[in-house]
Amino acid sequence: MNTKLIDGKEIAKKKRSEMKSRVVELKRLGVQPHLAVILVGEDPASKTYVKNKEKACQEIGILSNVFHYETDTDERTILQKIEQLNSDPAIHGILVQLPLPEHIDAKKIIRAIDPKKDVDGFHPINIGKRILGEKSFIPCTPLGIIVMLEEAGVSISGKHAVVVGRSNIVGKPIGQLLLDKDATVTYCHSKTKNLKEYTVQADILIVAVGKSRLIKADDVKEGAVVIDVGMNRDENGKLCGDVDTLEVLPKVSRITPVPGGVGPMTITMLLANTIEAAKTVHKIG
Ligand SMILES: Nc1nc2c(c(=O)[nH]1)N[C@@H](CN(C=O)c1ccc(C(=O)N[C@@H](CCC(=O)O)C(=O)O)cc1)CN2
Ligand SMILES: [Mg+2]
Repeated sequence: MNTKLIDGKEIAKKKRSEMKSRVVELKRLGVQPHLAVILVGEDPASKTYVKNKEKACQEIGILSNVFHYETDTDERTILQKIEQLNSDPAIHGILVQLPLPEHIDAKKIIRAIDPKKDVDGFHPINIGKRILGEKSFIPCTPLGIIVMLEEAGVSISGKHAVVVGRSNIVGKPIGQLLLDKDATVTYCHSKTKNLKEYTVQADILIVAVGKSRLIKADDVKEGAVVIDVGMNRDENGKLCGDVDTLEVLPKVSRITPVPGGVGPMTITMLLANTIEAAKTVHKIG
């Protein structure tokens, strides 16, 4: 692999191996982390992610249960299941795979999850706590990006980080996390005029917009660190990111590939959050 590429698969492997040992220790203390996953519908990508989550849990010794509901299941049924999982002391983490079918209000569903079991970090209580700098669950993709930057030895303090994208799952939280690490953060989005004017200033450029190869060589600063969160299909059906990696590579100092960059870290951080949930409830430091 090109030395400029930040290998998400390798970092994920290392982190998962560390977590496996932590789970062994927890089991010795009589605690086995346990994740419940709710999947509604037949979206092929969601089914794959859920299967991969189950497999990842199994690999490191976390228990997992998947509750798979038909597409036309009503909201009440899902809310009742969440209530039941909230009150089950054996369950440490609950996640609802997104996106949900249109007739289900995702906001309502996420708010129903006990914030102490919200291992996706999507509940408003966890978002609020994070903004206040209090201990909280951090959404898995942004948390994975921070871990990748640390593992790649990228210093954040004092750097200009430019975040392209403002979703609640990636854009907003990653900007906040970088700010907490003393970066100067600029947010750009679909209404930003002359995007390039901002991206060329970035020491650390995070792109999470869902537009195939939007960022080209002339959009980045020489020596920048580029984190590509995009997962798109190009005109040939090939998986690609929001950054034109081949074009940008000679100019940047480090860059995450797609696939094999940020993606594998998302599920890895879900495992970390589930372990943390179990440790917190059992008061293990
Ligand atoms: N409840 C949640 N729903 C969704 C989340 C989430 O964190 N919580 N994130 C995404 C989907 N997702 C996990 O759920 C996810 C996406 C991508 C990957 C990944 O490993 N991608 C690979 C490529 C996979 C491929 O070949 O298609 C990569 O980038 O290398 C893992 C997890 C939305 N929903
Ligand atoms: Mg251009």
